[in-house]
Amino acid sequence: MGQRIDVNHLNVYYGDFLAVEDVNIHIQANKVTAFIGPSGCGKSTVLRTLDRMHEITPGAHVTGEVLLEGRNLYGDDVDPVAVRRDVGMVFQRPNPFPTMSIRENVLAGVRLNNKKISKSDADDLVEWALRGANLWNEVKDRLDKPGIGLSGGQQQRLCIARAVAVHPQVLLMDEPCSALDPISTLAVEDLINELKRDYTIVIVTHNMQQAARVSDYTAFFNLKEIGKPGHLVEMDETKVIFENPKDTETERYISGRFG
Ligand SMILES: Nc1ncnc2c1ncn2[C@@H]1O[C@H](COP(=O)(O)OP(=O)(O)OP(=O)(O)O)[C@@H](O)[C@H]1O
Repeated sequence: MGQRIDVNHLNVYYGDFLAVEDVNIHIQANKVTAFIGPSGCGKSTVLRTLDRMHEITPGAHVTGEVLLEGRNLYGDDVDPVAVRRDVGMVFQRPNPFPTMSIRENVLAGVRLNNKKISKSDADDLVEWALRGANLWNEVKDRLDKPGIGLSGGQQQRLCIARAVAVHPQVLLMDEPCSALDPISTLAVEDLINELKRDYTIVIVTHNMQQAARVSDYTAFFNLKEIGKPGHLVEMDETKVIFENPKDTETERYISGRFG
C-alpha cells in the first residue's frame, strides 16, 4: 500500500539561496499528485526533498518537516539511504545502467541494498516487476540483452520496473515522459494509473494535459518574481484546479497566460 506524505513549513535551500519557501502540502496515499508551475518555481526541488535526494547537492538543505505516514524523514535517527529505498524515483531521461542486461537492471536496486536473493526468487521478482511496469510481454524473451537496447519508452518502463522492484511505498516521477514519443507517453501514463493501486505517486510535469489526464490532485507552484523563492499557490483536486481554481494566479497559468 502507498503511504501518505505531509509536508509542513518546508523551506528548501541551495547554500544560502532559499529556492522554495514555506511549503505545506498533504499528499494522499494511493493517489497521483501532479506538481505544475512555470520553470524555476521549484517543482523538482520540492520533489527531491521527498526522498532526501535534495541533500546530495553540496550545501543543499531544508528546514521544516516531511512526514511519511507520520514519520519525519528529516529526523535525527533517519538514514537517508533507507528513505530512498522506501521512496522510489523515476527521472526525466530513462537511465538504465548501460552495461547491464534488462534482468540485471530490474535487480540493480535490490543488489545495491545488499539483499541476498536466490536465483528463483530473482526470476520471480524480475517477472513481477516487469509485469507491473507493463513491459514483461515485450522483453520476456530477451531478458539477458542490454537494457539500453530498448526503445526510449521501454527504457522508461524498465526504470519504473527497477524502482518498483525494491517495493517502495511512494514513487516520485520527475517529468517521466518528457523524453518520450506520444505513444510511449500514453503507455507510461496508463501505467501510472495502474501503479497508484499500490503506490502513492507524485509527478512533476510541464504538460498540463498530462497533469489533467493522470493526476487526482494538482499542486500549482509559482514565483512571486524572478530571483524570489518559489511557493505553493494552491493544491486541490485536479478537476477543481483546471476548472475552478480559487487563485487568480492559478487561473492565469492554466489558461496559458504565462509560464
Ligand atoms: N543544484 C542547484 N544549485 C543551485 N540552485 C539550484 C539548483 N537546482 C535548482 N536550483 C534553483 O532552484 C530553483 C528551483 O529550481 P527547480 O529546478 O526546482 O525548478 P522547476 O520548477 O523544477 O523548474 P523546471 O520546470 O525548469 O525544471 C531555481 O531558482 C533554480 O535555479
